[in-house]
Amino acid sequence: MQEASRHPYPAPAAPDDRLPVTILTGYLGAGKTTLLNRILSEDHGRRYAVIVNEFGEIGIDNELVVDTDEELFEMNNGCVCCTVRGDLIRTLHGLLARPGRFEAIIIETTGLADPGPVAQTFLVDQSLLARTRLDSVTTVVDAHNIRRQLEHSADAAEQIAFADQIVLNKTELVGAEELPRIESLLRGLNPLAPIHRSRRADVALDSILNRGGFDIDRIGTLMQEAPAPHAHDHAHEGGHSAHAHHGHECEEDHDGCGHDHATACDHECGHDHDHHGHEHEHAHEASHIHQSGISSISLTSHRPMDEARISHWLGRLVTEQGADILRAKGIIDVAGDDRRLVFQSVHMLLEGDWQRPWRPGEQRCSRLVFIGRKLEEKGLPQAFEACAAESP
Ligand SMILES: Nc1nc2c(ncn2[C@@H]2O[C@H](COP(=O)(O)OP(=O)(O)OP(=O)(O)O)[C@@H](O)[C@H]2O)c(=O)[nH]1
Repeated sequence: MQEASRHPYPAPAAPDDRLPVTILTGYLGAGKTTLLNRILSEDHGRRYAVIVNEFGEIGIDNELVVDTDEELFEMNNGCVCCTVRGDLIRTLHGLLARPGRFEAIIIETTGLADPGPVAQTFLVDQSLLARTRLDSVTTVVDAHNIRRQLEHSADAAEQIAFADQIVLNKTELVGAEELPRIESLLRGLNPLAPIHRSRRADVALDSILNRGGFDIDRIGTLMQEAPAPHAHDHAHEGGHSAHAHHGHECEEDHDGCGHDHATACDHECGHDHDHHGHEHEHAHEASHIHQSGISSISLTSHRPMDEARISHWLGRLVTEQGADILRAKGIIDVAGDDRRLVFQSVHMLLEGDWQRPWRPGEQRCSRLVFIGRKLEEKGLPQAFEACAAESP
């Protein structure tokens, strides 16, 4: 990707033996410490260094952690969305000065922290990039309180928006019929992150640790594992245009291209109604979320893309709109190339890579997911469609 390479995350030489880093986030009282204790007490044979809350406050081994003040820096490009944590960088260097004491790092952020600057720290600091790799942002959600939290806090929504994994905790406190509605609400903010239901954070640890949420080599697989957007009633268009799906997901298994099953779906929508015209009807649910301003949009196109156009568009989009676009991921079908082009971004940091060829019989299509603010205003479906290669 030409344009994308203006902001690449430097790729390490394989094999990747850098220390995996998990960022544990979630609103006040969601169950982060409960999950952390589970990770630390389970017999998985891995030693973790832990950085908790105000960085340096507590650690598995306190001596490994230096005391610091809260401190945010803008990155060199001067963009206010691209902040990194000076305190975290120093704390990590303190840890890394003692190699061999641990094999992985967990950072538990405060319940009110925006995980963006924490994640970006690992993507831009060259010395950290050489020794650590961001594995995932895991967000713990309090099933009982999340609606209220989303109504009142942009932080709660950002924590979900940034997640690679969502642990939906305290599930015993809400009725069985309410859980799918909450999941639907969460998918409106983040259609890609798998949701793991839990009680006292009793989630299978191998489903959240070492999943490679920021590993470009695994983005394609992770996107296909994620529930794809539902096609609603667009299939009659023959899959020749980019379909936009705002914050509404289908839980059926299919090929990830979200185009060939326009039948009414039977998932929970958060309120009683029939299942025609979902995008309109979901506005009720969305209006709560929109107080935080965050939503997601999924685009699918069955027209092969022109490489130069799509690279240019994505590069420009994150450069100019990166403050609003918290995260984006995509698999692109490029005209005249047998390989899948995969990309991901965090704010303005964009990485793209060619990956395995499309498999025989695999449906070629391009699928992009954007999570952020004011997405509706950005003309994303039209701009995406304009990147299609000319018809042969
Ligand atoms: N009922 C119920 N309570 C839970 C569950 N998980 C955790 N708790 C309780 O919820 C409270 C908050 O849990 P913590 O793990 O401290 O949450 P936290 O996210 O670390 O909280 P802060 O650090 O304050 O943001 C504690 O009293 C836990 O015992 C659960 O699944 N169900």
